[in-house]
Amino acid sequence: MIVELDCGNSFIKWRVVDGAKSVICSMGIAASNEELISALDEIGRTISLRRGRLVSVRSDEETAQLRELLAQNLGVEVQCAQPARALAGIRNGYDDFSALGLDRWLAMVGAYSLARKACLVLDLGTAVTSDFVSADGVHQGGYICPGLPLLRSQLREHTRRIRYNDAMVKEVIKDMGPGRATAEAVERGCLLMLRGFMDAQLALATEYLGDDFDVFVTGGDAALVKEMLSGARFVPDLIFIGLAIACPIP
Ligand SMILES: Nc1ncnc2c1ncn2[C@@H]1O[C@H](COP(=O)(O)OP(=O)(O)O)[C@@H](O)[C@H]1O
Ligand SMILES: CC(C)(COP(=O)(O)O)[C@@H](O)C(=O)NCCC(=O)O
Ligand SMILES: [K+]
Repeated sequence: MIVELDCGNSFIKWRVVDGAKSVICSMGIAASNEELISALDEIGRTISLRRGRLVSVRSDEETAQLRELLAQNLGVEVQCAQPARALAGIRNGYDDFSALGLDRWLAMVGAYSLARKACLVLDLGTAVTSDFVSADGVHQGGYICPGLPLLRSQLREHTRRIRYNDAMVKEVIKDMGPGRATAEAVERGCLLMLRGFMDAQLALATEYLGDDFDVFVTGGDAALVKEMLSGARFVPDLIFIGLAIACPIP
């Protein structure tokens, strides 16, 4: 079995897959290294875990520490995705290819492998990113803006009276009318910003990619824009698809 890890800035998304059959045996989201090790340790009691692949946007030190923990506690050797100028028919569009977030790169690799045509790739996590890939696989670049967790935390951090219970978040965005309480005003306001950003990306995609492109959406907050992006492909495991291409395990 292969352990797959996508280490974002807030959460580690993990899966255990049967490499030969491409079947997902188990999956989850961990808020810390300890939580991850404990979840995998539980699985390791019944299933043999030996190898793995990992993509991280965390510091090199944090990533090395996690690798070490996996090797010491579970005996799992993980291979880390590395920056590349080109992979699987896609060309990295950054002037310095190593500066492009590896999660963005692998999401693009995953999207282009599925579409084989121009794509707009949107990832809604701690940050929100968009990336534009032309029909011939050339990355045109992209945009980065704060995601919902950052938008709301910035408001709380820099104001005195924006305070509310996190448990209310899901409930208050069922309606998007003008807020009549702080939680409603903030959560709906931030979500509208995010949706406005999505609209802008669609317009830019038409400008840079022409009329025929696929839209891929991934990340923990993807569901929040599902209604407005009717033709888009919602692929929660897009980064894992790219990761398997970047780190093949024989
Ligand atoms: N089961 C879940 N556990 C944690 N966060 C989740 C879950 N489902 C959705 N989310 C949302 O996902 C967002 C984080 O997205 P994610 O793609 O994991 O970020 P990152 O890759 O930056 O760590 C949070 O804003 C959170 O509200
Ligand atoms: C933009 C990101 C912070 C997104 O991270 P995430 O929201 O997935 O945690 C990450 O891709 C990153 O650190 N990128 C490096 C900067 C760049 O891509 O230009
Ligand atoms: K992201």
